[in-house]
Amino acid sequence: MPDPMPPTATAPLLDLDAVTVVHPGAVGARPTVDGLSLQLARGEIGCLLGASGCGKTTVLRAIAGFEPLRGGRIALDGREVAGPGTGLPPEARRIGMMFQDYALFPHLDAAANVAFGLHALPRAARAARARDLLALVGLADRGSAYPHELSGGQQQRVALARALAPEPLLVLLDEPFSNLDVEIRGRLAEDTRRLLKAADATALLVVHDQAEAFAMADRIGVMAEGRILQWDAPEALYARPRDRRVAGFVGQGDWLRSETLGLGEGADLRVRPGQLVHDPVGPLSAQLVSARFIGPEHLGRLRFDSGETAEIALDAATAARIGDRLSLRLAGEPLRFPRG
Ligand SMILES: Nc1ncnc2c1ncn2[C@@H]1O[C@H](COP(=O)(O)OP(=O)(O)OP(=O)(O)O)[C@@H](O)[C@H]1O
Repeated sequence: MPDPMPPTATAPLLDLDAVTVVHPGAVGARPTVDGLSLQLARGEIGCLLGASGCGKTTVLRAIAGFEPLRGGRIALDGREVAGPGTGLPPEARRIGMMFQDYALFPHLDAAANVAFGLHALPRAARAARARDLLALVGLADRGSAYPHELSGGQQQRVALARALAPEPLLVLLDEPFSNLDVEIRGRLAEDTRRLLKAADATALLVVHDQAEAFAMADRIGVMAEGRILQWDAPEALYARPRDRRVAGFVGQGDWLRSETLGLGEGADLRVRPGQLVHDPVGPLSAQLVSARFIGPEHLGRLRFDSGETAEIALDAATAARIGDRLSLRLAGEPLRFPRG
């Protein structure tokens, strides 16, 4: 007897295939987004990371339906929503958006802001859904507060609740933390991840800050010049960057020649913080040229005989002075790239 429910391959919730966007006025008409592909599974949180102007926001706008495609296609939940010269209007795509400035309506209280996109529901159901979403974001008791009566972090959570309220297929968040104080951004990134996961949402966001991307995302796309250099889990990006551009962009570190560290010839090495260790019987040596206290330890800068420099963490047990020559060893293998 045939299986009544044959297994089906689960299509990605979001599928960008060779998406190209050209802004007519742009210098030399170079594409702002240049053949970019990425896939996001249902329930995943993806994050685009890259230098200012590399096209991150334009990718979100194209997905939302605000930028026509010159080439490629975008599918959402197995359905094509945009192709070259064609596209569903933004309101038909079932996408929730949260902008940098939150765009809350100042004359509506928090509950009415959250309920705003729920026209299709009867009045009581709208109010109930707004209450549920405010409770989800930890603002159950602030429904009657107006945006100006809320802190920046609370406004951010109301905006997130509003984006999630209509049960969109996908939520797009553009720089969700950029208006907030540095001290609360890290915590809010973790909270936002927890809330998106609690709501079973699939989300794609743009952030500037690597730490926020690492705290939020299941997958990160490192972008440059309208392309994705690598689309991968945060741990994989850090441990196995595809090329030297990704290695230089993700995480801290110094570049040293393989010859300098006695690790063969013809390669450039990316040495992560903590990989150079002071060791009185270590095989390497370099001069300590500066140091600053970062609490709980000092961060020193070493100069090798080649003239190259690298950072070293110096704990309290290392009684080194500026100008001293330190013996060193390497802890772990640095990333290695053939010198081009
Ligand atoms: N409507 C437009 N017309 C012409 N050029 C545009 C338009 N929108 C964006 N651009 C250009 O496209 C490039 C990418 O812009 P985009 O806002 O997508 O970058 P981004 O990576 O999000 O930057 P940031 O991190 O600074 O927000 C920029 O050089 C920008 O000037």
